[in-house]
Amino acid sequence: MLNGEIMLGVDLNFLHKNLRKGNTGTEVFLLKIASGRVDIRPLTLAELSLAGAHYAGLEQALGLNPSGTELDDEMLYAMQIRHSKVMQDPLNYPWLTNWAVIQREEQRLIGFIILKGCPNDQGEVIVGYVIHESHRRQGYATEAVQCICDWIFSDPRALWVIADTEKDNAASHKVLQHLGAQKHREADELIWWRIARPAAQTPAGSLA
Ligand SMILES: CC(=O)SCCNC(=O)CCNC(=O)[C@H](O)C(C)(C)COP(=O)(O)OP(=O)(O)OC[C@H]1O[C@@H](n2cnc3c(N)ncnc32)[C@H](O)[C@@H]1OP(=O)(O)O
Repeated sequence: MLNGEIMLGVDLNFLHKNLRKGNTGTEVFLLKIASGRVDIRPLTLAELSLAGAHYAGLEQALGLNPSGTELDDEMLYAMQIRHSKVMQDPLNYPWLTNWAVIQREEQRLIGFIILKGCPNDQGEVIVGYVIHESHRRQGYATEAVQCICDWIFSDPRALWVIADTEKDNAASHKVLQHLGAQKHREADELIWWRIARPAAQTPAGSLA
């Protein structure tokens, strides 16, 4: 079990055991993390396809209320890219997919967190995030990204969460600052932020 209010639909040891047994992102998998007002859950391969082809169908498949939202081209592209990454490495799908951010009380899909791979040699995991306009400025990104950071740092290989933002994305900078991120690197238009693994976080769900 992870820290604080976080609850797993299945615990991490169960997840890793099942991943080792060969269950893949093509199957329904009940990993869900709850925190505060949101649940987050990684989209399976089938759900990534549905997100691109028929968003209302995805909401229905997840058992959620319809939002009338349409994904923009950037998010549709992100769904395609994540789909191809999961196809290449289905056993690691939670690290490669978009995670749905669900407002629990409303039972509504309000955004996504994008995970871009397993921890690399430096222990870095790259994340992105988007919250639908209807739910912005209510602390949901901060809450959801904190939740995914807790999940990421429950893997002992993960030392840093990395996020790159455009320099003029003030809302994203605020989210990262709320989470204790430090500026790590800058280029003309981008800033790379990183969040360090909390010293107190007890690793859980090790593959070892
Ligand atoms: C690493 C990356 O993924 S970078 C790309 C991030 N994603 C995007 O830019 C996609 C479009 N934008 C969004 O989806 C949303 O605006 C997000 C994800 C950036 C933020 O989502 P939200 O749920 O609104 O964030 P949350 O409410 O947790 O915090 C936003 C903070 O930014 C502040 N904020 C929001 N808009 C602005 C703005 N235009 N200027 C200054 N501050 C702003 C809010 O007041 C809040 O700060 P506060 O808590 O101190 O009041």
